[in-house]
Amino acid sequence: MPIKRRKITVVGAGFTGATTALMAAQKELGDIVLVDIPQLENPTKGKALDMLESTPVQGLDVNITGTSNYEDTKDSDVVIITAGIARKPGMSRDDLVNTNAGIVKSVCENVKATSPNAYVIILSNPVDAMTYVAYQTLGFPKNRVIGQSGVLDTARYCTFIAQELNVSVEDVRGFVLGGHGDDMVPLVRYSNVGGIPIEKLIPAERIEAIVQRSRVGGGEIVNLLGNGSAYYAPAASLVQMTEAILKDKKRILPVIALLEGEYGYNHLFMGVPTIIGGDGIEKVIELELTAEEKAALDKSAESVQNVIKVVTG
Ligand SMILES: NC(=O)c1ccc[n+]([C@@H]2O[C@H](COP(=O)([O-])OP(=O)(O)OC[C@H]3O[C@@H](n4cnc5c(N)ncnc54)[C@H](O)[C@@H]3O)[C@@H](O)[C@H]2O)c1
Ligand SMILES: O=C(O)C[C@H](O)C(=O)O
Repeated sequence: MPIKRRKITVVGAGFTGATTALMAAQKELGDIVLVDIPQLENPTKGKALDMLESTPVQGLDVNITGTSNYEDTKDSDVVIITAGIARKPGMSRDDLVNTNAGIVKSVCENVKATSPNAYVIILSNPVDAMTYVAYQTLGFPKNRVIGQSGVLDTARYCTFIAQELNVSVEDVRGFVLGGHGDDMVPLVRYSNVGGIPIEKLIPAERIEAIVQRSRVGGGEIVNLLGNGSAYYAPAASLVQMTEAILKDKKRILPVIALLEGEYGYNHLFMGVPTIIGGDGIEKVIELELTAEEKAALDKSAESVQNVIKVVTG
């Protein structure tokens, strides 16, 4: 059998979906199918064709197509779901729950029918609850249903640490646990720059300011943009997760996973450090937490649980 290119479907051809498609193509991760609603079929085809016409200039051997027909997405290896409405200034991500739950459910019914073996990455907000909706609708094993929040939240946190110290972003390591809300938990104790704990390099009150800015990092962009939310860093995060799966990289990345006892939570989707490789979420890594860290995580888990209750009734 000839070896075929991988197939990546991106559902939702808006700001994040289109940017994700282009960034994935730029890494030649596979052929890309961009999907949006039938009313937007022509603009979706137009965006895909415009991206495709950039490939000779960039030297990229990938195909990029736009559609509203899920038959065109058949047998995708990875499906990325960005469909849904985004918040505006003054809104919380949780305000999107009812509209986006309906959208994610209908998208997942189509994905289940056409790409039953896909690894599915969910971005639509409120993303912890939307990952739960996707898991319920798809009926796929838990390792194949993965929510995106921690890669982005960690990227923001690391950006601010690098800025603070005026050092390369490449040397900053850290991660953010918990739900994708304002009570997410950046883990200071496990953060370092070139192996040096940040607590040795940055005064405590500046670390606290960085933690706080990271927690509300999504809102900072929403307020600056005025009519939508972040999409460059979210798209880069989705592409890093997709690459980890398609290249079986076994990256340690914080993603939204189904917890069944880990960290003391059950039947809860929330951000935790994991190993991501060719079989999706291959392992949830459990870290020892201090009482203070666990209390912060409990608070975040409670917020996620409250949103999940809205969709479970
Ligand atoms: N989890 C995260 O870290 C994170 C980061 C960024 C954005 N988001 C969320 O991702 C979602 C998309 O954000 P955006 O900025 O790309 O929004 P956007 O409005 O630019 O794009 C959303 C697209 O989804 C499409 N869509 C709606 N219903 C659909 C359906 N049933 N099938 C296919 N497509 C459908 C819309 O037509 C639109 O083109 C929002 O809910 C936003 O809050 C989450
Ligand atoms: O903040 C938002 O509404 C979008 C996204 O969740 C983000 O963190 O940028």
